[in-house]
Amino acid sequence: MYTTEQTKELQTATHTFLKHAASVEDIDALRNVLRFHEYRYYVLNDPLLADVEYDKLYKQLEHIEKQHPELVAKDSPTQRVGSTLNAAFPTVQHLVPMLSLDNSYNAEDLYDFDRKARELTGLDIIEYCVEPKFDGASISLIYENDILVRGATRGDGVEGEDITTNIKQIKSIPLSAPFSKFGVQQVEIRGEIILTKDVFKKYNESLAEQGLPPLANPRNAASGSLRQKDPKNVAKRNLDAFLYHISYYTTRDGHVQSSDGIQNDNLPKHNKYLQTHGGSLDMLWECGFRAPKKEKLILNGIDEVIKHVHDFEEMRDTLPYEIDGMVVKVNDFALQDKMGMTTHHPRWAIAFKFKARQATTKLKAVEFQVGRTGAVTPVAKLEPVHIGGVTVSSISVHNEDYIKEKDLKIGDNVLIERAGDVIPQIVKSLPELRTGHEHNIHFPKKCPVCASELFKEEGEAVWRCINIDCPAQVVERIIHFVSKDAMDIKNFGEANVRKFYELGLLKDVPGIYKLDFAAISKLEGFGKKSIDNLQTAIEASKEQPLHRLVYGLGIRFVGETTAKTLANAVDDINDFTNKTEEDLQQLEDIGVKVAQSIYRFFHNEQNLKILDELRALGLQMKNQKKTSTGDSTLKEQTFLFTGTLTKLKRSDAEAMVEDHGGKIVSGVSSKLNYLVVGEDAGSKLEKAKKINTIRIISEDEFLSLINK
Ligand SMILES: NC(=O)c1ccc[n+]([C@@H]2O[C@H](COP(=O)([O-])OP(=O)(O)OC[C@H]3O[C@@H](n4cnc5c(N)ncnc54)[C@H](O)[C@@H]3O)[C@@H](O)[C@H]2O)c1
Ligand SMILES: [Zn+2]
Repeated sequence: MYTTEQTKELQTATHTFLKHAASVEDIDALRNVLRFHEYRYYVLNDPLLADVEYDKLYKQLEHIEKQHPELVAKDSPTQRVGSTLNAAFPTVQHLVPMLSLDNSYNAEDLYDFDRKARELTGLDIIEYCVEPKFDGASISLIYENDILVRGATRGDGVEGEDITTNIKQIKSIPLSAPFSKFGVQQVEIRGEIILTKDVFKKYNESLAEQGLPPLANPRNAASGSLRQKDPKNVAKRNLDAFLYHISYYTTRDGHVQSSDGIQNDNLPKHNKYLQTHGGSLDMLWECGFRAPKKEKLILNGIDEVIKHVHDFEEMRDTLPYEIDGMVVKVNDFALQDKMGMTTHHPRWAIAFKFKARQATTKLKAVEFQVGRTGAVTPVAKLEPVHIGGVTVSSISVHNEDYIKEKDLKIGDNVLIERAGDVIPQIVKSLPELRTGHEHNIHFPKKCPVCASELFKEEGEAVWRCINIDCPAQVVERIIHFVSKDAMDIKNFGEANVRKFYELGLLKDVPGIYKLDFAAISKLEGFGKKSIDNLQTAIEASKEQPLHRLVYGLGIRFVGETTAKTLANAVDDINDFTNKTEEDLQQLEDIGVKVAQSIYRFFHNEQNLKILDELRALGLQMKNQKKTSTGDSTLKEQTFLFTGTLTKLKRSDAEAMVEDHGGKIVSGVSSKLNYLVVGEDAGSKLEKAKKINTIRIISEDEFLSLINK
C-alpha cells in the first residue's frame, strides 16, 4: 500500500514529530503518520515504532484536536480504531462497536481519569473494577440460546473478520454456555485470545526447530494464529481465551441492554450479576468461561487503584501469561451508561500501561556462532540497554534472510523487544536514522571454528558447517546433552564442558560417563566436594526417563515435546532402528521433515555406536512407564475425559489411565474406547453419542473400572 519512497517520507516525519511536537499546521501530516503506523501494526503485524512512541504521537493529535475542535475529521485516527480487516475472511458487523481503550502511563493520568469520571457521574468517590490487560488479540463472541453462533476479530471496530470455525478450536471457549440460567437469551461478549508464556515458548522453539526465526511477542503469535486458513492449525497452537466484557444482551423477558447505551432499557433488577462489571465477570465464570474472576479486584476510589496497579506490575513476571498493563473500569453499569463513550474508547475505562519492554539501541557488530547441528548463527552485539529489568547486550539475528528482511546494518539504530522472560528480539532497524557510516553484514563462507566450507540446503535459510568433527558442534552437542531440559546433569554446565574439551578430558557424549576424575582433581577449582557432586549428578543422570535422553541426543527438529511423543512410542530406544519414516509420521505432530530427520539419525552408524556405548555405560534406554507397570487392566484401551470431574483432578485421572496401561487420546473418533463424562460436558459428549463403539461412562464408573 505504501511505496518505499512514501515510507521513507513518513518515517522522516515520524521522527521529526517525536523530537518536536506537531503543531496545528501539521495536523494532516500527523494524521497520515498515525494512519501509516496503524497499517504497519494492525494489518502487516510489522510495526516500525515502539508502542510508547506511537502513543506519544497519538496524544499530540488528541491535544491539537482538543484545542481546535473544528478540525476534528470523521476519518481522524482519534475517531476510530485501527483496522486489521483483510480479504482472507468475510466481514461481519459487531452488535456494539468494539473500541480501543484510553491509555495512561502514570498516576497523574489516572487522577485525571478519576476527576473526569467524578464530574460525569456527580459522585465523590467511585467504585472501580481493576483487572489485568491481557496482551493478545481481541475477539467478540455471540451466543444465542446458549449456543456459540459467531466469533469475530475486532477488525476496524465496527466490522470484524468472521473466524467462527477457528474460534471453535480453542478449548477454553465453550461451544455452549448456560446463559439461560441467568435469563439471558442473546449475548455478545468480548475477550482476548492469548498464548500462555509456556505455549509461546514452545511455539517459538518449534519455529526454531524448523529453522524459522521466532516471534517477538505472544500478541503477534495470537493474532497470527487466529487467522490461520486451516482450523486444524489453530487447534495445534493451543490458544487460550480470557473473556472480560459483556457488550450486549437480551433477556428472556424482553430487556435489551447494550454497552453503547443505544437500546438501553431498565436493567433487570432481580439479577445481581448484571448490575456491575464485576458481577458480569462472575456470571461469565459461572457460564464456564475463563473470565478474570479471581484476577479482578473491586476498589473504592482512585488511590486504592493506583496502589494496586503498581503492586500488580511487580508481579507481572510471575503470571503464566503476558499482560501489558491493567484496565481500570467503573464498576456500576448504570454509571457506565451515564458516562458513555467516544468513537474511539469508552469514557468509563482506562488502560494503565506497564513499563515498556521495547527500547532502541545501537547494533555495534555481528559475531558468528556454530551450534550443535552445525548451523551458523549470527549474533548481534548491541550497546547495552535495559529492558524489563535486564541488560541486553547481544541478541541472535538468526540467519541471512532475517538480516535482509529486517534490513540490518552494522552501526544501525534498532528497536528491540523483550516479552516477559522470552529471549529478546530485534523488531527492526531504523534506517531513517542512518548517517551513512553504517556497513553491510557479511556472512562468512567458511566455518568460523573449523574453517571448512559452509553449505546451505535448498529451501533453507541457514548456512551449516557439515564437518561432524567440527569442535564447535561437538562441544555444543555435549552442552545440550547435560543441559537442564535434557539429562539435567547438575554442576556440569557449559563452562566445564568447554574446559574439559579443551584439555582433552572429554571428546564426545559417552565421554561424560568416562571422565578421568583423578585428572580433574588436579585442576584448579575442583575440590573433593565439587568432584563428588559432579560424580553423583552424572551417576544419577543414568536413570533419567527415556524422553530426556531422546531430547538430549539433539536430533534435528526434535524438541522436548516431540521427544516425549517418541519416547512414549517405544519400549526401548533401539526400536527406532526398525521404524520406517511412514511409521514415524503416524505419531502425533510428526511431519515428513521431522520423520526424515529421526529416521536418518537412527540409521547413522556413528549414532548407533554412541547409543550402544551409552547402553554399556549403564544409561536407561527403556521406556520405564511402559515396561515397569505391573498392572495392565486397561491395556490398549483409549480414554478421553470431558466436562468437570468432581472427585479427581483431570491430570490425576489421566495418570491413572496410563498407570494401568491405557492411553489418553486428544479427540473423539472411532479410535476412542471410553469417554469419561464429568459435569457440564459439551460437544465431545454429543459427538461420542454418535459413535456406537465408544463407551460413555461416569466418573464413578471410571473409578470402579480402575479398581477392578
Ligand atoms: N507501534 C506502533 O506502531 C503502533 C501502531 C498502532 C497501535 N499501537 C499500539 O496499540 C495500542 C492501541 O491498540 P488497541 O486499540 O488494540 O488498544 P490497546 O491494546 O491499548 O487496548 C485496548 C485493547 O485491550 C484489550 N484488553 C486486554 N485486556 C482487557 C481487559 N481486561 N478489558 C478490556 N480490554 C482489554 C482489548 O483487546 C482492547 O481492544 C496503542 O496504544 C499502541 O501502543 C502501536
Ligand atoms: Zn565447523
